[in-house]
Amino acid sequence: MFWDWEGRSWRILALMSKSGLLQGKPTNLLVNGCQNSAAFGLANHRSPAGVDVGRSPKARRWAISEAPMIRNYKVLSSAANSLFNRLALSPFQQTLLPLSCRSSGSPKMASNESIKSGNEEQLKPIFEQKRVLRSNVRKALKAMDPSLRSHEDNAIQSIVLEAPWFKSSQRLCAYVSCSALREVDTSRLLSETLQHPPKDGYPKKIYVPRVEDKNSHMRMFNISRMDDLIANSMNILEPAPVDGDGNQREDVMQTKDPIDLLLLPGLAFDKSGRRLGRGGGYYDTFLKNYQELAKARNWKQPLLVALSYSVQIMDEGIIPLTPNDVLVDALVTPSGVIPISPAGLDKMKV
Ligand SMILES: Nc1nc2c(c(=O)[nH]1)N(C=O)[C@@H](CNc1ccc(C(=O)N[C@@H](CCC(=O)O)C(=O)O)cc1)CN2
Ligand SMILES: Nc1ncnc2c1ncn2[C@@H]1O[C@H](COP(=O)(O)OP(=O)(O)OP(=O)(O)O)[C@@H](O)[C@H]1O
Repeated sequence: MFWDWEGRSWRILALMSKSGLLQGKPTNLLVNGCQNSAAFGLANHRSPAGVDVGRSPKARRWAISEAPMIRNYKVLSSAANSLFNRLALSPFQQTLLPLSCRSSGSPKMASNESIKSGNEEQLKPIFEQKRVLRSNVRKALKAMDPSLRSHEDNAIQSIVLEAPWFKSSQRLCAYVSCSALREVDTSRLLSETLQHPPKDGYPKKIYVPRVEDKNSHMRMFNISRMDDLIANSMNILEPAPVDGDGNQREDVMQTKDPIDLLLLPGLAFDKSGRRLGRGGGYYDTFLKNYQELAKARNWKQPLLVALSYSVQIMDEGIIPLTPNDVLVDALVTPSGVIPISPAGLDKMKV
């Protein structure tokens, strides 16, 4: 099957082009997600012709030069309202958009140069958009009715616990949810998995995060019971590097066997696999390192599954993408699993 992570963005661009919303004159691009995703999508995956272009800066430059739509066509800001209508964004979804992407006011955009160079300074406007989106999602989470939250927590955890891809996983990384951060609850998931190892098989090995420093560095340590966890300065439960018997805990980066599943937290997600974290870069850094390790050892890459409340699922193009962002393979929502990548589709087919 031909797979293009960003195909949908291209389709949106094509749709806008057809509907006369795209003009030949450069101006601020309203749906910057389309631009970013197209550029990074091309840089990371494929050209519009479907050729795998790889990830090098040279490939990125080539991919962008192969994409005249990115260079020549920009959405005129006067078309904003019409565009949002056509993309069928609800007023609520519009409020989740960074200010610079809303239909009123003048859209502020990072230039194509910043996307091409991947320069942190140049990417500032995109990080600013991430910051605004985080703040809006936090507000939406805060406004969530507690009984709805509890219903969604249960639904998501039940879906995971009953899923064949979860049942069959042998070694997994999961986050320890923090209620103050209004994260999808993982306490039942973790405690049931630790308490009830399958009678007919091996118990799963579970690794959970521990923040090492403020430089986006976290490790994943093996735990065997919930009592292994103690609250850190951010009030998130995490394991000490040494267990109660004074033994060093196993670090997932040092195990001889691969993990097959990673359950990820986040603030916002979309159906093309984008994930907006809390801005520390901890997960993106960890994922990059683990994926490199798996590649070097010829291991199968773990399935990346994010857990998401309904209000955290954004329309495509809303979550800005920066070069280090790692896309997820699937989402688990209260209404079910959304497989995204070929690996997700393959593992989660019903
Ligand atoms: N449960 C859980 N554990 C985790 C993460 C996570 O997102 N969830 N992490 C994932 O990285 C790492 C820790 N990173 C964190 C980053 C920010 C905040 C936090 O409290 N953020 C506040 C805003 C703080 C501010 O902006 O000053 C917030 O999001 O409301 C917590 C943990 C490792 N462990
Ligand atoms: N693989 C990486 N290597 C180095 N720095 C990184 C990496 N991934 C992210 N960062 C840096 O971390 C910071 C936060 O990035 P970003 O806003 O994308 O984080 P996030 O995706 O919200 O957080 P998280 O990854 O913890 O969920 C940025 O300065 C970014 O450049």
